[in-house]
Amino acid sequence: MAGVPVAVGDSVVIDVVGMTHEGQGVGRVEGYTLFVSGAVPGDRVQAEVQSIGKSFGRARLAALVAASPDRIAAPCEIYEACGGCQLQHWGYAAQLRWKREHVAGVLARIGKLPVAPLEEAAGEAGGPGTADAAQAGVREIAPDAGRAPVVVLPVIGMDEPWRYRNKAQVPMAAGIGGHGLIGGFFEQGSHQVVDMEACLIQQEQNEETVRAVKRIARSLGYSAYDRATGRGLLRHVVVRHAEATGQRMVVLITNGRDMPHADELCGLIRQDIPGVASICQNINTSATSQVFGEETRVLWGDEVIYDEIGGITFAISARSFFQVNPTQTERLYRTAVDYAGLTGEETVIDAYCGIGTITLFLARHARRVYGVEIIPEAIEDARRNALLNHINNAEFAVGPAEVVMPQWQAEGVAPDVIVVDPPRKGCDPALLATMLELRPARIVYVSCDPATLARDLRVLEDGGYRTVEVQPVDMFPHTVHVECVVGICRVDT
Ligand SMILES: C[S@@+](CC[C@H](N)C(=O)[O-])C[C@H]1O[C@@H](n2cnc3c(N)ncnc32)[C@H](O)[C@@H]1O
Repeated sequence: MAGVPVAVGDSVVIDVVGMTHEGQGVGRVEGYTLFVSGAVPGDRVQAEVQSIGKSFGRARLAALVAASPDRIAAPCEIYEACGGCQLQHWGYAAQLRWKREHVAGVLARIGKLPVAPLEEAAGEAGGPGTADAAQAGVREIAPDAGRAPVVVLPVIGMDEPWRYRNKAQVPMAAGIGGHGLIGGFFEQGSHQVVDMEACLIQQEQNEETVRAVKRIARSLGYSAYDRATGRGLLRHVVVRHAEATGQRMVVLITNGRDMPHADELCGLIRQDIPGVASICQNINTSATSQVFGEETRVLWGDEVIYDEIGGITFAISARSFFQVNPTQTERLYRTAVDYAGLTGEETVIDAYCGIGTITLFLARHARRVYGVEIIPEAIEDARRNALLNHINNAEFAVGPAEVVMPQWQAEGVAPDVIVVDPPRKGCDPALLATMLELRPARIVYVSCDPATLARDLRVLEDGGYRTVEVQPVDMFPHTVHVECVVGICRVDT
């Protein structure tokens, strides 16, 4: 390709100077950018060019010439094959530093926001990897913050960043030669299932439950669903572990309503899995890669399990969203409540509220809170959770937030604060438009995708709001994902 200094198949020695949002090392050859999978900043590598484009190419790490001081041996045996983690070969402190730089870079590039130099932000908080960062970093979000640069605080990391996930979602497939049943993870960049016995970011209870369910399913002769033919029974096994109560839930996602040997299945699960409180079947006959179908039925036990965060008890049903890292969730929610700046007099809307987790945290500090969420079972859980915790100033609605919010507006609901916690794709444009019409004094944005966050912040900034402070929280150590809580205030008073 004209103007590109390398060709496919070339071998080049490069210094790795950055990391992409997908976890590939970034290096340059005569100013031309190469993404090198498996490389980390600080490495000098011999890279074999695999593809080239006009502005960047991709390369394979052929040999490590000199290792970065932050490079470590990934502790997980299946790390190379598995698509679940991307950063296990990089020291945790370096991961946290990169996550903050990544967030700051995306806010500047996509959101066109002025971001305070990292040294200034570092001075605001306790430093990466410390829980103190939450306390030290949260400052008053006031309208007179004006157009000061956005402060992106150091990431709140975990003291022990392993075994944190309370939910495992395991795709099932036929074993070698199309026989038997395996379940594990999708190979990087494919839908090929690799059998898995252990995963270091899962809580041990989940590992144990998945192993037992696979063993039982094999003993009952269950077949695996085959995406190509649309035949076979078991699509996914989803298990949850509630850390505070020890309860476990097993959900078998099947390609049809028939659940052969259901009584025997439940008997064996109850016998082999301690703490199991709920066994459900979810039916998904769609040809999509979506995990859950619309219909869930209880095979044995309760339809929910119970967990606790920050002294509030939550009922969680099979399809409901519940944050996967309980230790970090409490830090995330406390930051969101701090940024809301409540005095007890405010009306608050929590959009994309799930089972009412943030809503109920907010309710303890507000006059009235409204939560909206699209999954009906999640709202059933949210209402149950309000009752369970004797919280009577919370009201919930089912539906798309972008539809329900204008209805509330028409009914005269006038929020002082709006909290949003959308899925990866960010807020619906109609929702952002309604938020700008409602003109709350503060907005708190909880985001799991810095790029869509930055896009939405630009809309809010153009509509009279200022992004004041961003607190990244490491909900997903050893992966490229990073969660952010953002304090935003209205400036066009
Ligand atoms: C990232 S989760 C946050 C849930 C909750 N705040 C929590 O921390 O547990 C996003 C939630 O938005 C819901 N959701 C997705 N699209 C939605 C929409 N258009 N309107 C309302 N809720 C939606 C999902 O079902 C999910 O529960």
